[in-house]
Amino acid sequence: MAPILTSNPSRTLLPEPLTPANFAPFGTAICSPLPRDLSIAPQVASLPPHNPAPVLANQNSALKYSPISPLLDHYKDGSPSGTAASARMTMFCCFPRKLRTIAESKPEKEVFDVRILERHPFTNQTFIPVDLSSHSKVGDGEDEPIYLVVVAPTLRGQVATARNAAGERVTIRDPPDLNNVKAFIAHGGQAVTYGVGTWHAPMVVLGRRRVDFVVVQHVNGVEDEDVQEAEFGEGIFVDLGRKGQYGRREEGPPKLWTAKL
Ligand SMILES: NC(=O)N[C@@H](O)C(=O)O
Repeated sequence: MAPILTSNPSRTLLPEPLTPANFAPFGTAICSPLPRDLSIAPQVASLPPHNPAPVLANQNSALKYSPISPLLDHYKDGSPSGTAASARMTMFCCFPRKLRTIAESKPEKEVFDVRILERHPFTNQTFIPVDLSSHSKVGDGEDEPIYLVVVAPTLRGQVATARNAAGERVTIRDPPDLNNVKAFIAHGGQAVTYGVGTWHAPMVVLGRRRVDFVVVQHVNGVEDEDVQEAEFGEGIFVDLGRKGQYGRREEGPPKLWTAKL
């Protein structure tokens, strides 16, 4: 069990759309630089400036932008165990999260309670959604899920007090700045890289169905070097506005299914 911080502020987070500019302090928001309806490879010189600049590839049938997000291994510079890491690609199948209804507000609204943040102190980590349309957006009747990216700055050089599973007092070094947690709404057509050591909530999918993500990071197999977690009490939530906007999760026991092999 993750250590539980002994205190936390109350904060209502209003989510912003995920863009490369507003996410820059926390990592990289990866979006196509080209309009969706561009179907014929244009002259490179006719394109607006972009960093990295595109080059023609694949017999001029593709534009290649590289690198779009770094793949960083900081284990070799500073992991206490000195255990080498390797790049790892993983699939996270993320089911829609349960939301809390605030019945007293008129109209009723829904919120997502943030109760845990985690970080990977020596690697960045990229989540790339699979099978999620870039047309997903917020609104009644939208079937396409979206995902929430929740992050917090790091209080470098500080320590926070927490309790472990045995109720003992422990400290969390470089803890999350819970006064400055931010939430971003991402949709299909976007991937996200959490910067090295960036505190973030475990992936939050909102909508009617599961979203699968290919996740790319480094790991060395030493638990405390691969991931650190901090739980905290009630009080920090993302205000998702009017109830039902993000589609409704199916309630009840999970359906049994049989894999077709
Ligand atoms: N972000 C997320 O959902 N999970 C992780 O970062 C993880 O490594 O478990």
